[in-house]
Amino acid sequence: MSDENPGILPLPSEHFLNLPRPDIIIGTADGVPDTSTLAAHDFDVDTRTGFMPPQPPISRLPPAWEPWELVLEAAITKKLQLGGKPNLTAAEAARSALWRSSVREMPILPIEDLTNSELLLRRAHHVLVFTMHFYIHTLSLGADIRIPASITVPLLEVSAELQIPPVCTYSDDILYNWDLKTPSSDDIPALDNLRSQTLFTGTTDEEEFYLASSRIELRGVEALELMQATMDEMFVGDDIAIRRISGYLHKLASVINDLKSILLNVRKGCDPEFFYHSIRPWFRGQDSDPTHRTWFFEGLDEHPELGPPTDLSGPSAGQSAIIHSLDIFLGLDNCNFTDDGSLTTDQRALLHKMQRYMPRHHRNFLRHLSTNSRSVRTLMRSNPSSSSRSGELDADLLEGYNAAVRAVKEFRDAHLRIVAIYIIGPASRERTKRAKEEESGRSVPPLKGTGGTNLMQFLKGVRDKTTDALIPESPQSPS
Ligand code: HEM
Repeated sequence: MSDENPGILPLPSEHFLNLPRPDIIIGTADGVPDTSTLAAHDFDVDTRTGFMPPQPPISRLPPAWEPWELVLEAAITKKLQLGGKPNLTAAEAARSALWRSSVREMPILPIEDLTNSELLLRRAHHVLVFTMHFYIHTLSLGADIRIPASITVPLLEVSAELQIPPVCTYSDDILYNWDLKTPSSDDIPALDNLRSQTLFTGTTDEEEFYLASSRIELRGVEALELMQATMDEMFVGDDIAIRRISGYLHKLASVINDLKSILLNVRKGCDPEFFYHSIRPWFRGQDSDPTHRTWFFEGLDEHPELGPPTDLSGPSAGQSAIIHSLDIFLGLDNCNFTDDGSLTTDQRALLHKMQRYMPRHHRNFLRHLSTNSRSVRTLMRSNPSSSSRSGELDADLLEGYNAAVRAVKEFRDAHLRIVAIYIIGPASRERTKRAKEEESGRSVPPLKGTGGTNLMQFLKGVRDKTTDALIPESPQSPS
């Protein structure tokens, strides 16, 4: 099936995303090449929009899947509320219950005719996971979580095709959830001409939260270009190439500074208390459920081939491939250049886990980038300045590299500030309030991120390892 929706620019029929793909089972093992695209070099990274698609994602499935679109639309127009909202009215609870019965009554729609189009599969995943999160998070906190087969069966099938988990991911709320505010013929969407397609709360706070990441993705395209240019020059490797690479690294530092500013600007449009209490709970995955409930996927008895899902963390911008690319390119991902490191195996495993939630082509891009035998960090080791007799590193190259690493470290400092403002602050105020109300001295469990991590310890660990990657300006080689 082609993408026939009116107003949507179809991809050329020979584009790799429109080519039929062989059947794929979920969870290709690490290291196994992905044969699902016929052009192995194509990682679905666009020269203009990077990890975002060059055209706005489609906003409606063809009529055969209209029942899915209608239940999602109803959840939005009825302004369904979180089941755990304080002072939820009886009318609000009843409205949610009625909507949930309509989801239960939906037939299990076949997905076969979606499988030839990557774009339709993405939209299907987007619609089904938003509906599933509406379903789960409108339940009261004491209720069992039993997700009806009308959602689970097609969602597991679509997720298996896309090789991503059956839960809301960064790609659902950022990469494939945007549109242009005003139509434009520009090749690259302007950062201030973006809007989101689907929102849980219908608020600009939620939209601005998503758009901060979208803007980072778009501004990050220049970083991808600079990485590419550096790797090209690394093949040449002569003095001129080294001078050019130094320049690219300095420029990269300034692009990363822009990413930091965009991140900090999220404060202009998204209120932290509202984010913490009214937006973030919609994202919760199974592992950040406040009452530790298991998500039960109904209908799998009749579909043993689907198997119960295991990856059910909520969406996180940690699933953005742009920051992972910077880490890999600068050699920060290995994090094995000091022995006394603060990043534990578990923490590193968490960063890798986030890659399982990325679109598979982006995951493959990162894998490809990390198998590049000549990383920019090894270049530091092999490039004494041509005028140096003592084997000193080329000063400008070293400065450029350190500037880029420092910029990533400063991005992470800013990110820690944001997490403090948006999560730690509101959470601690909530605890104080609760403690006062309950006059209870009970110990409180550690704060967890959307993706279920012991938050600050994890984020500080990653930031500190970035700092460790700075190369001293003395004549000693980096390890
Ligand atoms: C209000 C805005 C934001 C908040 C509250 C926030 C919160 C968090 C949290 C809680 C984590 C821990 C992982 C988890 O359990 O989910 C995390 C990780 C991460 N976030 Fe954010 N985030 C925000 C914006 C962003 C943006 C815009 C980006 C970049 C696109 C970003 C990039 C990352 C990365 C790369 C990680 C993994 C840890 C690391 O590599 O340092 N975050 N974030």
